[in-house]
Amino acid sequence: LRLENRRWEKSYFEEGRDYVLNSWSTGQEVDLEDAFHFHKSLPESKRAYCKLRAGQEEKRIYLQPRAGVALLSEHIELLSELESKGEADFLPTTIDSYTRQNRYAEAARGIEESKAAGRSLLNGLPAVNYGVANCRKIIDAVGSPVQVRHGTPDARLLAEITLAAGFTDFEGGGISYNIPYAKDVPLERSLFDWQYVDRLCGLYAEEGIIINREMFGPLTGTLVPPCISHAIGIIEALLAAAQGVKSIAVGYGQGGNLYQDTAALRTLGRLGRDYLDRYGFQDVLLTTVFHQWMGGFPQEESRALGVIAWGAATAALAGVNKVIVKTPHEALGIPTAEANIAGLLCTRQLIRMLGEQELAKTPYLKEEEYMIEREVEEIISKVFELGEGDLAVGTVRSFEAGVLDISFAPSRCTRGSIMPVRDKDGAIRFLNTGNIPFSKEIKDFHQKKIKERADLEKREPGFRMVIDDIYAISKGRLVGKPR
Ligand SMILES: CC[C@H]1O[C@@H](n2cnc3c(N)ncnc32)[C@H](O)[C@@H]1O
Repeated sequence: LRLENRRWEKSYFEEGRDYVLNSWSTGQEVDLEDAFHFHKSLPESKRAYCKLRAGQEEKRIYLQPRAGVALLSEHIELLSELESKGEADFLPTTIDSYTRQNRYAEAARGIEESKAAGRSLLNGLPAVNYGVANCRKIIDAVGSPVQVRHGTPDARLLAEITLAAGFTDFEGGGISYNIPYAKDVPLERSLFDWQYVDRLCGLYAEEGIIINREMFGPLTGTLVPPCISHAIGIIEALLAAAQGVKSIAVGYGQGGNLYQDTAALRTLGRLGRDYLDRYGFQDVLLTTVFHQWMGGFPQEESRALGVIAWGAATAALAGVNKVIVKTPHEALGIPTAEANIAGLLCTRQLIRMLGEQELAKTPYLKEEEYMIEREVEEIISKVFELGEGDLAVGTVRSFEAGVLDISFAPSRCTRGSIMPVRDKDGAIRFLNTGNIPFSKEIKDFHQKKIKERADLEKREPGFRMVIDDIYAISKGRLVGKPR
């Protein structure tokens, strides 16, 4: 396996394709010429790229839920309701966990058991088992673009089948769908397999069919410093653009402090655009995505709607292209259609009511934006340096060295040397910067912010604070103050 950040020759892509299409029987249905033909028959209203581009020009904030159930007919009914009653602008198809681990035989059993039980026993749609023709029924049944959302380190077959079926948007990346989702998948492997996915999108783009690729910004969804999420999203964007992807969305998971989240969203758009342009990808559309709170949720639905409303308000005041909406069943499990619709309508209400307002550029906000931009620059330049100019190689070496690092991740690829904690305002800071070679200015900034909290709480900064922060939200707070 030779990992290199260079666009694959079509012949090189073809070499690995038979293996992928033969890894499950439904792979035989994939026919690119037929797929191109089907995509060209889709109206612009069903193409994610077209809708995203228009929304960016009109400064619209789109809403998208997560949703996926085992049986195809129920899944289609669910998406139709989310579109009609939930007013969703983009529709998802969340893929089940077996499929995410390429365990299609167990997914098949899940379908049978769900049929026997008369309800979904999988946490998403097993799209690989259904295959191209069946998945096309989803696209034909709804009026909005449909995006594949999952958590698959090796998504090659899933991409082949769902793209051929007419999905126009595909989430994930070689880092963001490995580190938070797998324990033992080598980074070289997942980066390589996602180059395949991106090169496939490049083949569609060469036909004038632009597939949007969304990078999974939230990562572990627990106290992720904005610079980490941004650096990884930008790296995945650059690797995707290198394979011919022409439409990219970079994401960020809500941290909870309004100023830091606003700074994160505004710098994400600027940095993403700046890096794509710097490396010659001026023709790639870049949009931003905000994920409502990804941490622990309160059980009671009314409190949960409060958390959802907070995420909606943040998105409205900060400005973003798309919001991934949570549901009041977040703490309970897979949401009902009604709960999913409630999350969407609650969010829509806030977005509409705050439509004329935005957060003023206060000195606090400016400082947050400055810090995030400096941190991202310092991290990414080091990644290129370690890769001797090759971003893919640099990414692997950076995780080995701890220059890129993600806390609380299941993956053995991370050193887990950094440690995040909130400051007195709830902004996420570095208690420990591990092996990230930040400048003294950056390190001092974080120490100062954390000391303010320690003094206020009359306790030493430390792991106890981190634990308190992790449990805070489900106890109805943001900062895990002692008591
Ligand atoms: C990234 C994790 C998020 O995806 C959500 N999620 C996972 N599977 C489904 C699903 N099948 N339907 C709706 N939401 C889902 C989950 O609640 C969590 O908020």
